[in-house]
Amino acid sequence: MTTTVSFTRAVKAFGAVRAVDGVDLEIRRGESVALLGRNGAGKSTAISLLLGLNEPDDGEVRLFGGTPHTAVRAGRVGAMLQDGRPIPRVTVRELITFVARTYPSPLPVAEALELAGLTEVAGRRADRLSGGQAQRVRFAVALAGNPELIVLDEPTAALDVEARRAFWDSMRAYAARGNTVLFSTHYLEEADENADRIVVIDRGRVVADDSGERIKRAVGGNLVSFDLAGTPTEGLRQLPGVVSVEVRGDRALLRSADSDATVLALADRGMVRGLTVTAASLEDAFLSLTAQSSSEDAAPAPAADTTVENTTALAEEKV
Ligand SMILES: Nc1ncnc2c1ncn2[C@@H]1O[C@H](COP(=O)(O)OP(=O)(O)OP(=O)(O)O)[C@@H](O)[C@H]1O
Repeated sequence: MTTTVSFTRAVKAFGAVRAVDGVDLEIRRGESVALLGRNGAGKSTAISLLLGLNEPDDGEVRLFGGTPHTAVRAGRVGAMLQDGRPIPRVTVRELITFVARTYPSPLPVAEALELAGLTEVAGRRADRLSGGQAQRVRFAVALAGNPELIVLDEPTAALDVEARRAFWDSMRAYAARGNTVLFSTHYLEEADENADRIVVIDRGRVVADDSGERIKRAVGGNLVSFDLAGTPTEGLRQLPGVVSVEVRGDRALLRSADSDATVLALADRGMVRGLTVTAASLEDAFLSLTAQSSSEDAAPAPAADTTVENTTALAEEKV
């Protein structure tokens, strides 16, 4: 597959703050990638390097194998940034038509309006729309040039649940045409639902880069619990996949990175009474990952058998 975006040991510092601190990242054509991180993690700075709005102090950022400037000038990249410019006093259709004319091979205007879900309000004045509709106008502006890559910095901030859902429907329709999407978000569920891959960024560094499912699993993704019925708990920690063991009353709770293997091993021992397997949320995984990266800098690394719950509690204070 063709590489669309590549960061190679990219660094961007603002004074003492290393906003992007040695990022390696590759995004292939057709992928939808979420950049997930807390406030100040470095997401917007990474996006500004990608769009050529900032130059890296060290390392390299390439788009379609060339410089970001070349790709942006050729209309290969569409962007929707946080500080959306005010929308002028023209109709939605006029605005998109005007923007489309500035690109070498734009989308037909009707198609851009349709993709962004604006067909019904195309004749309305663009500065008299609801917040959700205005956000769609910004999306249509980003799409107008028919870009191969679209970059969205927290695109659904301030949208209500319905507007958010409608926005992601539009985004997925655009991605389904074989285009590449990179978006940043604080919303873990959004990342899980709308991206093929999640890149977790913390303090300017990539701390995880995988599918939502695998990220959950890697931090001890599933919780396996069962009734002990008086059986001793020795050896549970050594079962395949088990990351931590907790006993509450007569119930054992095992955090497992491979719940299938754990359940099979428990079945071998006849420990299956009242057995349940529940998925850890991506939120647990995210908090755990960002806590690990903070503790590497600030404090001794947690012991190998530190429970996800403990690590999570540690992180919650910082998020
Ligand atoms: N122009 C700037 N001058 C000084 N510091 C900056 C500048 N831009 C960003 N920073 C700092 O760099 C770090 C990363 O900021 P960035 O905006 O990239 O984070 P973010 O992940 O996008 O955060 P948010 O989710 O709050 O938008 C922060 O500590 C921020 O204060």
